Amino acid sequence: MSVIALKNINKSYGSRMILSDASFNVDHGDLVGIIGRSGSGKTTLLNILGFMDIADSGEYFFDSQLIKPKDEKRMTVLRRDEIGFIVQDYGLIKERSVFYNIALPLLSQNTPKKEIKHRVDSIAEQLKISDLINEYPHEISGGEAQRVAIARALIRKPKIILADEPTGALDESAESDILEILHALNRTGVTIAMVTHNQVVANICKKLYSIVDGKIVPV
Ligand SMILES: Nc1ncnc2c1ncn2[C@@H]1O[C@H](COP(=O)(O)OP(=O)(O)OP(=O)(O)O)[C@@H](O)[C@H]1O
Repeated sequence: MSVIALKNINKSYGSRMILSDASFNVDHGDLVGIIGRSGSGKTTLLNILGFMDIADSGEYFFDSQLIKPKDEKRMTVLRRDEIGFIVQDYGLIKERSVFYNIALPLLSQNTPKKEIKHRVDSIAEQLKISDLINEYPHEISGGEAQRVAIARALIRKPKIILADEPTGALDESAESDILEILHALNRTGVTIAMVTHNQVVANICKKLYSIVDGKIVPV
C-alpha cells in the first residue's frame, strides 16, 4: 500500500522542464532516498510531495486518495496532520524553548495542556533530549537541534516524514547519530522519504531513486 503515489507528473518553471511524465511511489514502511545532480529537481519533487508546491499536471494520490490541485483545504490538513518535515537547517523557532518547538504542531488545535506535556515528554524521551526541554535553540548543538526537529516532525504521528538533506549542516559524528535515529524510526514502521546528495545518507535507504531528465528512476 502506498502512502504516496505520483502518476505522470509534469512540472516546469517558465520554459524550464523540471519533472516530465514522472511517476513515483512511497509505500508504507519505506525508507526512500532521492538523489540526483544539483538542479535536477529533488527539492521541487519534495515540495510537491509535501503540498508546498503543485504540479502542472498529473495525479497525486495520498493514502490512495486523489488530491486535486484545487483541494487546498485538504492539502493544508494533510501538510499539518499527516506529513512531518525535516530540513537541513532544523527550522526551529529561535525565540522559543525546545519544549515549545516540539509542541508547536499541537498548538493549532485545542489539545489540552496536560496532553501536550505528556506527548512532548514522551517523544523527547524517545529522542533522548528530555534534559534539553527548557533550553533555547542557540544553546544546543546542531545534532541536538535536528533531534528536536525530528521530535516536532513526529509529534502528530504523521503518515510520512519528508526530509531535505537532514544531515547537511552536521559534522560526521552528529550525522551518524541522526542517521541512526532515522533508521531506527523506520524499523519501528515510520515511512521516510528524503532528498540528499550525500552517499552516507543514501546508504541507509532501502530504495534509491534519481531524477534524470525529469524522470524519477530507480538507482
Ligand atoms: N520557484 C522557482 N522558480 C523558478 N525556478 C525554480 C524555482 N524553484 C526551483 N527552480 C529551478 O528548478 C531547478 C530544480 O531546482 P531544485 O531546487 O528542485 O533542484 P535540486 O535537485 O534540489 O538542487 P540542489 O541539489 O542544488 O538543491 C533549478 O534549476 C532551479 O533553479
